[in-house]
Amino acid sequence: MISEQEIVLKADILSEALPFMKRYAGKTVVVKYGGHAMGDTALGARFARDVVLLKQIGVNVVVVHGGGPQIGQMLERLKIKSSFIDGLRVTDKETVDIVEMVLAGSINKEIVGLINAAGGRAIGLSGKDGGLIQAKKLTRTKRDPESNIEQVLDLGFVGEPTAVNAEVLSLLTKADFIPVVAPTGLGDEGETYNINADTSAGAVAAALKATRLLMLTDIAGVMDQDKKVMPEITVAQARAMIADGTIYGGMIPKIETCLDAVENGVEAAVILDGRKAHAILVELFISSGAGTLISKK
Ligand SMILES: Nc1ncnc2c1ncn2[C@@H]1O[C@H](COP(=O)(O)OP(=O)(O)O)[C@@H](O)[C@H]1O
Ligand SMILES: CC(=O)N[C@@H](CCC(=O)OP(=O)(O)O)C(=O)O
Repeated sequence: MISEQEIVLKADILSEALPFMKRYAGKTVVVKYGGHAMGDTALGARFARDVVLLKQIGVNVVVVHGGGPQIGQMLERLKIKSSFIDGLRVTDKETVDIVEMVLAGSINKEIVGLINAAGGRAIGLSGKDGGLIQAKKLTRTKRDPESNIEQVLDLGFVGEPTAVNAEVLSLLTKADFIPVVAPTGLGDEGETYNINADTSAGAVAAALKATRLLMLTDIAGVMDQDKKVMPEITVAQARAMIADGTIYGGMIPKIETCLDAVENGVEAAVILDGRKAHAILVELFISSGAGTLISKK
């Protein structure tokens, strides 16, 4: 039996959340569901319920997922060695086949299954379906500190988005489906590109001019020098924190994606811990929010 105290608490939360629910109804929210945020099936089921609730409130929700750790496990099982340059997986032909199998196959279908089991209408797509994410080979260069000569680094089938076919997503959202996108891209010759999931989510959010890009990861938000989570950071602060090393590693491309997204028509991006209970709902519907908000200021 639910106690009177709990009813009062729930009513308080609901009355706080209602204005926010009205604000986001009819708006687009892109959720990047990172491999580290996925956890076990119970966590996945809770994520799925939150996504379905968003849709029921009238939010046009689009999920773009990752799966880096899961790709790593599969490559290990198959005894295929993998390495990273600047946080990007060097992807030869053999590896890109596994990447596509894991991302567009098992992970995509697991998320679609969980959302549908929670009462939603999810449709799984990879960036190749409907030409959703068109891509080209990513070129990276690095200056050799000794010779000062710029070297071209070959990352194989790692791609960068050149265009996003937003119409595919708009059609599905209008028909009340929840698109679930695997971050693989389609090259000019029909080849598959492995695209970082943050980058893909940013490109999708920008193409849809989303109100929010929520980056679900395994850390509470962006931390300052004293390891305190910052509720908000400006574009200038983020650039300074990258320059002085407070933001490093995998957080750099994540922040860069958020900065690009807000420069390209996304109202704000948020980095938050996707393993926390109802992280998405708390961020959108409770005034204190969750994680770190990045907006164009
Ligand atoms: N200033 C910072 N605040 C928070 N995390 C940071 C910061 N700088 C670097 N990081 C690192 O970035 C990681 C998140 O990036 P990453 O592991 O690539 O996420 P994901 O796999 O979810 O895309 C954190 O776990 C943390 O180790
Ligand atoms: C080029 C590149 O590195 N692609 C990533 C794609 C998956 C991803 O980004 O997943 P997370 O968000 O879970 O890290 C990879 O192969 O791991």
